[in-house]
Amino acid sequence: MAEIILKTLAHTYSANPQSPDDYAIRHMEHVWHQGGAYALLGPSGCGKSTLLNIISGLLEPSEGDVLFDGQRVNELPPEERNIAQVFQFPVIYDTMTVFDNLAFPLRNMNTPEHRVKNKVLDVADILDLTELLKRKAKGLTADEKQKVSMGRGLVRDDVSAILFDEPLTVIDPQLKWKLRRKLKEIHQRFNITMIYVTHDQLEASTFADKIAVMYEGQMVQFGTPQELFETPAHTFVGYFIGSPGMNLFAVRYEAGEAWFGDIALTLPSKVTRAIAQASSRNIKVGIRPEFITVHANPREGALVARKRRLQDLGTYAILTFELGNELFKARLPEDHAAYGDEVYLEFEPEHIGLYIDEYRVGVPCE
Ligand SMILES: Nc1ncnc2c1ncn2[C@@H]1O[C@H](COP(=O)(O)OP(=O)(O)OP(=O)(O)O)[C@@H](O)[C@H]1O
Repeated sequence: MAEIILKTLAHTYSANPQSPDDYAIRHMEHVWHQGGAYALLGPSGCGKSTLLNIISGLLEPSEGDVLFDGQRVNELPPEERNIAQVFQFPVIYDTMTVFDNLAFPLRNMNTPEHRVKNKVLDVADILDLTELLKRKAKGLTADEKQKVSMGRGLVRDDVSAILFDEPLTVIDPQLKWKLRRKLKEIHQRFNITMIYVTHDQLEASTFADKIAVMYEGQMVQFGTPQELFETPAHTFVGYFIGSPGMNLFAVRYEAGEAWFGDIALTLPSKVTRAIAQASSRNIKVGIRPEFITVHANPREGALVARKRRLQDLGTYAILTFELGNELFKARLPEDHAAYGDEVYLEFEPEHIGLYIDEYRVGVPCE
């Protein structure tokens, strides 16, 4: 069993760090609960692999602590942590058979051979590898090799967490969904904490119950896929999750209104009030493309924008519009109206988010 706690964690690869930019992991506090299916999602270079390597013990953090079930493990090597790690590229022994590859971690621990056999057969069955047990690993396809790699993590009874570092990168697209489903099955069957690193939001939301979004070495939100979509806690989450991402308008308060450039935005009065009271000048209003209603004809209170592009995508359409020399998007139903050069926009008030210094702030009710 393992509850993994990260306490005031930070990591730098620099011998002489001068600024937050020198840190691959900037201050992080987090709890991975026992038995959870988690994804660690973020763009290239945000620190995902660094964090995973700190958890598995391949890296010792520069600052802070890693606790497994309350015990500090900072200096414990990977083999003493009861954690398995599956990498982008399968780590297996090509000259051994599939059976011997799967048996390897158990034989390493001097497990009696009858138990090795039972466990290997069991895991091979789960991963659909039974037919391949006598084959040399060398001749396997990439997805078969990756399954063997996963199986080596699963055979050990003492493994309490499996860390996956973009494990489907080398897998053909049509096989990816199969392996993802397999992982879900494995998670349901064994009570194992799984942390799955990816930069693909679809992969994250199909695998995980909860997703940790990383950005510039920080965990900017930890929540269900629905929470990340409906209430992004940081502008980056708004932009990164969803297709297309959230529209963000840099605004300021003047003469009783919220202005985006020289355009007065029609916002709920509580949002305008919160903008007026903000102490920072970095204020943004966010609205997802799904929550903008687009009219073909003028109507009171609607924003006037220029239509730039309309893409029909089968069951929905994406309208790109221009407002204050910037481009934004709205998602339209299949049976949308025909539009002229100008469109008239309304934002669904309950889906408007307010971001100060890039973080979402709650807007007090009226
Ligand atoms: N061994 C290293 N030495 C120096 N800097 C490193 C090292 N490994 C990673 N970094 C830097 O640390 C930061 C985080 O890298 P990391 O590999 O953890 O990100 P990532 O989110 O896993 O990216 P990717 O998805 O591309 O693997 C990056 O700026 C990277 O250049």
